[in-house]
Amino acid sequence: FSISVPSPSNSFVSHTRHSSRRWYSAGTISPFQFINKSNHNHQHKLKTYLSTTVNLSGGASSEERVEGVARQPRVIFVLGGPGAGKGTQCARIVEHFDFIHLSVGDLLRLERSNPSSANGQLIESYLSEGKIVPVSISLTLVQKKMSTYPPSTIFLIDGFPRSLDNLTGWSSQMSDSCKTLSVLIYDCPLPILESRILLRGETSGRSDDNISSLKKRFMTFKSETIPVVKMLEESGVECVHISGENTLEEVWISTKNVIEELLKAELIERNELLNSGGHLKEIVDDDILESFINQGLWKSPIGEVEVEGKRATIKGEEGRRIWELRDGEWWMIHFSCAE
Ligand SMILES: Nc1ncnc2c1ncn2[C@@H]1O[C@H](COP(=O)(O)OP(=O)(O)O)[C@@H](O)[C@H]1O
Ligand SMILES: O=c1ccn([C@@H]2O[C@H](COP(=O)(O)OP(=O)(O)O)[C@@H](O)[C@H]2O)c(=O)[nH]1
Repeated sequence: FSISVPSPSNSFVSHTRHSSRRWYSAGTISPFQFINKSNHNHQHKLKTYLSTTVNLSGGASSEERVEGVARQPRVIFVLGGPGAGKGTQCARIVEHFDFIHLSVGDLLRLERSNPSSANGQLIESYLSEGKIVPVSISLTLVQKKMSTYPPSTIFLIDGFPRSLDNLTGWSSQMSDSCKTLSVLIYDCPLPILESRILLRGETSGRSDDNISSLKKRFMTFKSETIPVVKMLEESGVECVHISGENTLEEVWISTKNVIEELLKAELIERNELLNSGGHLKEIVDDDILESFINQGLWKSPIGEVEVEGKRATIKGEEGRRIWELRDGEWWMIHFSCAE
């Protein structure tokens, strides 16, 4: 099988290409400063311009590299044993970042409870036996759900791929049309998983949150999901292990840091495409922007990237760009020259 492997420039752990850059952790974004010393006469017009929004991926542009990246769904797979905290952390992620959470287990449970589904009984038998439902069923549900969102969405796909069948199914049907950003794996010792699931079972109403189904789910996790994680790692997909055994808040801090690094890599890629293609110039026919471009301000190397939720700032030696994540898409909303 083959898997869509992010290129080094997308890979947030691979620092080789960006080794000369300085990385900063998330911080508060200070108020915008629209001061351009070399362009005082343009200042008023510049301010007016800056209050508008530039959609970098829109416009009748011939720059397909930018367009292609912008319009492709991106996925982050989320794995871990039953009770590792996948669903809990995904819920936190979507509170802070503009992603869509798709729990494949939830999609299967919903399908099972649909009286008109031909697969309801089959799904129930797989769930209570702790086995993995054939990918033809689970992937159809995932595809159907994904198609209801804009093509540029970033999806958190929770609980998938958890078997070789899942992985080959995804790889053959989805890897050309989706970009895999990363795989998050929540590691947690079995005794902790067991106590969490039994506690969850008191209120979840799930037919598999009991000790007998749980033992089978653990077996499946060891024999099918862990080998899939190894395959993903060996194939070069960015896999990030996060310790899931700490408190919810501690796990969230690690998760947030990982997501922020991922988003930084996304932003750097956008800026690199922008710089290399002169894309902005094509989209916004504006003399001030043109003078910025002619001065080479857009080509300054990226010195700092700060991400805070849906907002991010990229600072170079000569300027700053403020980006916003909307519907999974980065929009550059402001720019300024360095003072
Ligand atoms: N870090 C944590 N510490 C303690 N309990 C947790 C933690 N993360 C999740 N839980 C609880 O453990 C149970 C399983 O978490 P959940 O996110 O549903 O796991 P998963 O989706 O991986 O099966 C839930 O009842 C949840 O509230
Ligand atoms: O891609 C998937 C995801 C889930 N499941 C089934 O759904 C169950 C519950 O998965 P979920 O991710 O909801 O919960 P977890 O067991 O990780 O807590 C699993 O044991 C499997 O039987 C499946 O077959 N394929």
